[in-house]
Amino acid sequence: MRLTTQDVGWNRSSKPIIEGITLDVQPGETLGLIGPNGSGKSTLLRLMAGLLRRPRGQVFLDGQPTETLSRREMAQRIAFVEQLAETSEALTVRDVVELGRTPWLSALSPFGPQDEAIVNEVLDAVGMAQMIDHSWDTLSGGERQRVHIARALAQRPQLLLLDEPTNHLDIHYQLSLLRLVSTLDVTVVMALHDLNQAMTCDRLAVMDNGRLIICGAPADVLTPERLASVFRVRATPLHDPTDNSTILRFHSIEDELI
Ligand SMILES: Nc1ncnc2c1ncn2[C@@H]1O[C@H](COP(=O)(O)OP(=O)(O)OP(=O)(O)O)[C@@H](O)[C@H]1O
Repeated sequence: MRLTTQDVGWNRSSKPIIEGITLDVQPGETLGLIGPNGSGKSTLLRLMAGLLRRPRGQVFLDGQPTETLSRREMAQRIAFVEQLAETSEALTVRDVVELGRTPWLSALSPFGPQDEAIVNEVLDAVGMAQMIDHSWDTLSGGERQRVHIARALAQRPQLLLLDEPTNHLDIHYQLSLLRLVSTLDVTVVMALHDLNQAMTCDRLAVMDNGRLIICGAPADVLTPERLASVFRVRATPLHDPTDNSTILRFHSIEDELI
């Protein structure tokens, strides 16, 4: 699914929080949204998901303005895993993931074996199949995050929006989530703070102070000048011969001034 935003903006008490965001995300592309704290990444994701009313601009899914889609039609297309997503504590892991099937159910099409198979498959994909009957309030932060991701995958979306999806995950599950996302045949937009993880995205969009600064290939975006001006760090590129990749080791600019 192609996602397009055209001059999207959002204010709070007449103060612009994000402004003039125009982006074109191609079908199947993984776009990383990066930027300092408070730069507007979560706000932009919430606008894309239709959770905030837009005072300015438009969002299109495959060329169709999102305001012409019902909530159910939006939920059949877009799944969103928010930062600090909350869920009622009286639910089990299975209940939470089954909620992901809601947009596809109706009186004529109740929860059935195909939905059950999807729920089992996504729980397996995030390594939570063994905990299906555990109560939500007994789960660790990382387990909750994996269940939220499973719930989003159970929606069978064409566009997956993830706000810092590796938060709370141990290193094994961080890598496994990023690998899972890269194998999905869906369009993905995800906010990330780890710039080395962000480098695995097809393209990166950099937010700073509510504005989109640049969108392009990771190597073109993460230049030494931009790392200094937007992220206030310097980076040393290091070569990993195991897969011929480059990783960045970061240094605080303040340290260098001492
Ligand atoms: N409902 C709101 N009311 C007032 N200010 C808000 C609201 N939502 C967001 N903001 C402000 O808008 C700015 C952007 O917030 P946002 O959460 O989008 O940033 P972010 O890039 O996702 O940050 P982080 O990396 O810290 O998660 C912040 O300064 C935040 O305080």
